[in-house]
Amino acid sequence: MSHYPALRLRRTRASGWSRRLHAETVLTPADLIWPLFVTDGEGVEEPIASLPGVSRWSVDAIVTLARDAAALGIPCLALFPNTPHDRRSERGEEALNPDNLMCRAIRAIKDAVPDIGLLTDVALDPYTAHGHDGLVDEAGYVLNDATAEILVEQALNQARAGADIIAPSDMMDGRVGLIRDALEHEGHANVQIMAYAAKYASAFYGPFRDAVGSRGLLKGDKKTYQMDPANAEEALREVELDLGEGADSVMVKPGLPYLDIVRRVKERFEVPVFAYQVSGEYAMIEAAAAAGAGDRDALVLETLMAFKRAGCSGVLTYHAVHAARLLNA
Ligand SMILES: NCC(=O)CCC(=O)O
Ligand SMILES: [Mg+2]
Repeated sequence: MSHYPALRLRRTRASGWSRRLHAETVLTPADLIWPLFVTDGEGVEEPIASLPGVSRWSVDAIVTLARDAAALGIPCLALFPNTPHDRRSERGEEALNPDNLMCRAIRAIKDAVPDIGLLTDVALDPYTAHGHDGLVDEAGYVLNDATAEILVEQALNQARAGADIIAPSDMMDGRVGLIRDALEHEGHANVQIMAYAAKYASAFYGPFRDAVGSRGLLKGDKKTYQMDPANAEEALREVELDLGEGADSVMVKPGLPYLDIVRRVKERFEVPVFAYQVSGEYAMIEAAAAAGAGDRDALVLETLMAFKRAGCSGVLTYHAVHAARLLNA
């Protein structure tokens, strides 16, 4: 055998130009959705200790950030409100207020930066006094159908303010279909639904709960509505239902620990799949970098590329702006 080895896969890796030429996956700023936390007031920035580098911003500041994101080529923002505590209640009525933080932020951004997409979260947890995503009965059980009815109103409230993508993150059964019907009925035919179809009851959401001020409020856990991390077939059933009810795209959440789910959903349904690289994943990367365990920029880009390779159309990530800057450099 004079030609051992017959095939040298290292050949195409031997230079930068060749690695670029053979790359199977591309990551661009257009793959990124940037989650932002909105808080009351003007000129306000409140850093979030458990999410180093991420802050809550008042509406005026969010508009500036929206402009920056658009200039970097980020196509879409996801908005989350830090509702003042005196506006939280058992039933989360503030979610339906047309002048709540979310709606004010939507209108201000749409006014100033009409070309950026706005994805808005539908669930009651930033508005309830108990931190659950829906209405709770005496035994502490989160009620499905009664919650779904309110979520429909919440979605309409956001669509009227100008939301482009309604993203129900509550995991109630049947809510996608109800929201789709209501949107059609009210003339919001082009408002999309990105269903948090496979959202797991995860330990990676801690810093997010700090950011929206619900960590100290949450009673119990969310295991009766969010999925068991042990399950994958169930995720496919969740996705199938949400697609059947009219979801335009589906989300898997958290991200990196659930790339197997992303892959299976993509292969089975061939629809746009998104993943949420959640707050605990962000915090883990930041902690690793701060501890000298890895290069921050490289960790950020490698993890985001992994989502694309697994089959994601895009990723919700708190690193969106940082990643876009790196990708544009
Ligand atoms: N409905 C949105 C979230 O729960 C986000 C979770 C996170 O970033 O940890
Ligand atoms: Mg479901």
